[in-house]
Amino acid sequence: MIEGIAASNGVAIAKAYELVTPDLTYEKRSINDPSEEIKRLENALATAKDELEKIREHTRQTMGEEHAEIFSAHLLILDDPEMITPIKDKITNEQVDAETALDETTNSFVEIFKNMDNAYMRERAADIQDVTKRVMAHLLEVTFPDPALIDEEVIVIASDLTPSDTAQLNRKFVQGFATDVGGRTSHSAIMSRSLEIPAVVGTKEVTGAVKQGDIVIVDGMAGNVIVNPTDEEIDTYKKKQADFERQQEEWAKLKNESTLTADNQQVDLAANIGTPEEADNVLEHGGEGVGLYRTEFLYMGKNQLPTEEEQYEAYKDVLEKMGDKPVVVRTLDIGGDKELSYLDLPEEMNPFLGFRAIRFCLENQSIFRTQLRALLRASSYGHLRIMFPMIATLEEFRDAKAILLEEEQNLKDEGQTVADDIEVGIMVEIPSTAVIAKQFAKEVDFFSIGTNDMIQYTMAADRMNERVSYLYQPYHPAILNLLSNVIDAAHAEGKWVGMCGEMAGDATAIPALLGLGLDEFSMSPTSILPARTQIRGLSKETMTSYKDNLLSMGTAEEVIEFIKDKTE
Ligand SMILES: C=C(OP(=O)(O)O)C(=O)O
Ligand SMILES: [Mg+2]
Repeated sequence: MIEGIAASNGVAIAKAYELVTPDLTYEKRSINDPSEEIKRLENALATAKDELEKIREHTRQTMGEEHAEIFSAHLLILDDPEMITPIKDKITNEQVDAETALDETTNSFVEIFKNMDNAYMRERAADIQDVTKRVMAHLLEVTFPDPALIDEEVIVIASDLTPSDTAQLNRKFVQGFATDVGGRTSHSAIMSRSLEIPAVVGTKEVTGAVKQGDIVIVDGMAGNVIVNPTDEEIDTYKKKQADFERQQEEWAKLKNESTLTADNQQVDLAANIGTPEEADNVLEHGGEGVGLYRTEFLYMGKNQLPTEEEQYEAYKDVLEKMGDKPVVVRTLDIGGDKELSYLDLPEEMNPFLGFRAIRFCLENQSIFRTQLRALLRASSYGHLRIMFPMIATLEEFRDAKAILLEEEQNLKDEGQTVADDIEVGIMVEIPSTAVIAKQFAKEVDFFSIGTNDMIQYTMAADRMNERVSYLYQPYHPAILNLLSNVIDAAHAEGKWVGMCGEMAGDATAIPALLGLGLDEFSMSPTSILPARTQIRGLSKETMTSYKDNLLSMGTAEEVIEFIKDKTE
C-alpha cells in the first residue's frame, strides 16, 4: 500500500495506465543509405498523422470543434513541404539519421518562430515542438501516451498531471488517478473533484511501484493506493465503494433544501467551476450559485487566445444555466501551475510569486479588455459578479476597476446593453490584502478568500510541493486570524465575504468558518451536499462563541482538537 494525499473522494479499482513522457534522447549517427532513413521518417510521419486524426476526432466529439482545432494545426505541420522537405534534404545532403535531421531542422524553425514579433507565429513554435515529439517517439519506437485515446477502464498513473492533461481525461474510462507529486489544492486535484474521478496525489513513489497493466485500487478518501491487491482486499474496497454510493444517495435528499444552521441562520453554498458544462453539475448537486468560475480553462487546451465572441458565448451559457442564482466570474488567473504555452512567457524561478493573474492582465490590457467586454456583454443574461484575482495592492484593484468601467462605457456608447447591478470584488489570497482588508472593504463590493494561495503565501509553503505539505496548514491560527480580520472588516462596511479556496468545503474547517462569520462557502460541486448536511447540524451561535478561543490558540493541532471536541 502506498500512502499519498486524498484528492478526490471515491474508490476506484482498475488496470493501471502509465502516463509517462518517454525518453526521446538519441545518438547522432552517420548513415549510408539516405533512402532507407527517408522511408523511416515517412513511416513515423504517417503513424503520427493517423494518431492525430483520431485524437482530433475524439476531441471534437468530447470537447467541441474549438478544442479540436489545435490538432488540425498539428496535422498541417506534418503536411507542410516547407517543414518536411528540409528534413529529407538534411538526411540526403549531410548523411545523418532521421532523428538528427528531424530534431535539428525543427529546432531551427522553432528558434525562428519564437523570436518573431507576432503572437500567431510564436504559437506555431509550440505546435512544432509538440508534433516533433510525437514523430520522434515513433522513430525511436517508444510509446507516446495519449490520455484522450484511452478506451478501456483504467487508473491513470503519472508523475504529475498538468491541468490540460487532466482536462483530456475521459470520465467514461478513467476510473481514478494517482500521481507522485502535487497537493490537495494543485489544479489537477481540483479538477479531479469536478470530474468526480477518485484521486490520490503526492504519493512520491507511485510511478516506481506500479507497472503498466497492474491492478490498482485508488482510495480517494483515505489517500491510499493498493497495487495488485488480494481478492480479500478487492472485496473490502468494493464494499467501501458501495458504502460511498449509498452515502451519496443520502446526501442527495437535501438537494433542493436551503442551507440553514441548527439555529436557523442562513449561509450560501456555492460551487467552483472551470467550464460552462460544470454549471450543470452545480445544479445537480444543489448549489446556490457559482462562487468561482475559473476562466483560465477557456484559454487552455488550445493554441491561441479565445476570441471575445467565444468568451461571450461561454459566460452567457453559464449565466443562463444558473438563472437568477449569482455567478462570480474571476478574470484570467494565468500563471503558477496554470500555463499558456502559446503566450511564450519567460520561465520564472518562482512562478507562484511571479508575473501572473492581475499583474499579467494590467500589462496585457488588450487581452484583459477582451475578457471584460465579453463579460459585460453577457451580463444581462443572468446574475453576474466580477472578481479580480491575486490583488496585492489597492492600486491594482483601482486600475482594474477603472478599465472595467471604461469598457462598460465603450459598450454603452456602442449601444449594447450591460446589467446595472454587477458587483465587483476581489480574491483575498495575498496576506498584504488580508492585513489591510479594512481599507479594501471601503472600495470593493465583496471579498472571496482564496485560501489555496493564501495558505501557501502565509506559511511560505508551496501548495504543489508534497515535501512541505506538512506546513501547508489551513487550521493554523495565523490563517484563522487573517480570515477573521477579513470577515470583520467586510462586515463593518456592510459587505459580504465568501471563500472559494478548498478550505471552504473541508469538514474540519466548516464549523470554525461558521463561527468566524463567513457568508458564502464555495467548493467543488460534490462537496456541497455533505457540507449542507453538516451545517444543518451546527449552531451558528455556539460556533461564534468559540471565536476567541480559536483565534488565541498556538498551533493547528490545538485548533483541530478543539473543533473535534466541540462538534462530536
Ligand atoms: C481559489 C483560489 O484560486 P486558485 O486555486 O485558482 O489559485 C485560491 O487561491 O484559493
Ligand atoms: Mg489562487
